[in-house]
Amino acid sequence: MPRTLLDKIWDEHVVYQPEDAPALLYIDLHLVHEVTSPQAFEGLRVAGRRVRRPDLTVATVDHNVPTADRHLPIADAIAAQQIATLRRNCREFGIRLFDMDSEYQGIVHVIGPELGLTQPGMTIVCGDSHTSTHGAFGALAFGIGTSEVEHVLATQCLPQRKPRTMAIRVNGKLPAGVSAKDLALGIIRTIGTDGATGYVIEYMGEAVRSLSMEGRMTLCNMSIEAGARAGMISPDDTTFSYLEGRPHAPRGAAWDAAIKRWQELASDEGAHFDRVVDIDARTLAPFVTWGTSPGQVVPVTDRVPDPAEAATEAERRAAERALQYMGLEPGTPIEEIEIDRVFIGSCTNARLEDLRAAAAVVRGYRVHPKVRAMVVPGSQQVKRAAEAERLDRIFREAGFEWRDPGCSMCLGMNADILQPGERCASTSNRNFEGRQGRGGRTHLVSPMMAAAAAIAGHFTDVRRWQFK
Ligand SMILES: CC(C)[C@H](C(=O)O)[C@@H](O)C(=O)O
Ligand code: SF4
Repeated sequence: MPRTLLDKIWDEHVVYQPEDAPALLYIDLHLVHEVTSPQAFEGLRVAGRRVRRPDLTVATVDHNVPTADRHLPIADAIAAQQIATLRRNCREFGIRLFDMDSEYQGIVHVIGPELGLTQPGMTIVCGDSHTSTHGAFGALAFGIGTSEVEHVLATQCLPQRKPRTMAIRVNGKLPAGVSAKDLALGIIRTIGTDGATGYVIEYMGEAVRSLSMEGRMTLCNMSIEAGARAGMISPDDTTFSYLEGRPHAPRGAAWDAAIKRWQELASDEGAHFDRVVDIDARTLAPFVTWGTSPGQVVPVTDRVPDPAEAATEAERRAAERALQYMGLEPGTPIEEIEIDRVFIGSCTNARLEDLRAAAAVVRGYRVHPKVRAMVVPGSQQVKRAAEAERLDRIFREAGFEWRDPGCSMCLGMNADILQPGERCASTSNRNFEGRQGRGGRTHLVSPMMAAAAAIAGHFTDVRRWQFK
């Protein structure tokens, strides 16, 4: 019987399938960060257990690390404690840690792929919802809770029910100025923030095949904002050439054998999906969220919608509340919305290609005098590579702050936060109330759109941008 990518990975990883109960899955890679691991390690300690496979477990500090003045002690007491605790736990349990001073430190979902730890066919978990990012490589990658983190640390296995499968087929090519981020937002706009609840999405079609690995990661990253358990893309030559030569990728004969194995992973012709959604890439535009959920989103050329026109009563109320929080009036053209801050960063959009795209827009311009803008590279490696291309110069000369890697203003667990009422064009993935600081107002956009907004001082359609 033809099988999907998910079927193939699943079948290879079931250790035990009891009747009428979740399967026990083997986990190939367990990524760990400072926020969701302390209680898990504490649980092991209390029970007198060891980590079953320290060699398959990798940790980094990302969520609450400072992105400037790293030589100074961390001012925030909780952040300082979580980081110190992770250090102690990694030492005690023999786990590799990419600490603040490591040349490989970065956001967990950025460093896994760039180190070649993330590979096709793997099961990958992390106590973090955006673990779906790694599915871009044709892995089954999903977020788990802290008690599950403990379970995986102790056993390298996890009980799981097999999710349903949804194929999202993106036909045609993305128009110029429309990025993987816009595709992700466009999909959420179409299916809703709970449209994929209970499903693993497999993205396919011409537009997806044409995406770089960076773009595929952006797309899979945001699967979770559509409610999905995971997002994945069958591996192909783009995947293989990204991985070749990475520090943890197989080498020599092992590489050739891996490619053979990985080539078998793609969903078979005629494999069954529980739901199929078709998207026409040619209809997509640069998107801007206007509300407090990623699904409250319109093309940059549209206006803030009128809640009175919402399809359901619940949507109307949600829209009214969102507009009140966001300080917006129905009918306002999106391009007339002025911003105070710009954040280019996060596991959605802080890889080299994202910074290149933003820098191409910024080159030769100055950040609007009313705007404070920052770039936070996803990892030390991204930062170094960007500096080697002198992208930092372009940003700095324009008036952007050039920071050290971490989650930063994506969720405001460190000092990088919005003040109440401040409005931010952000390349991150969540625009929930207070996400970037209490009372802060987040508009999700692509790196190009964030860069253009920084210069203009308001949202502007990057398709009309005068590149210098
Ligand atoms: C802190 C962590 C649990 C959280 C997540 O799981 O997603 C964070 O990464 C986020 O993006 O909100
Ligand atoms: S960058 Fe944002 S979304 Fe990604 S892991 Fe960090 S906090 Fe979560």
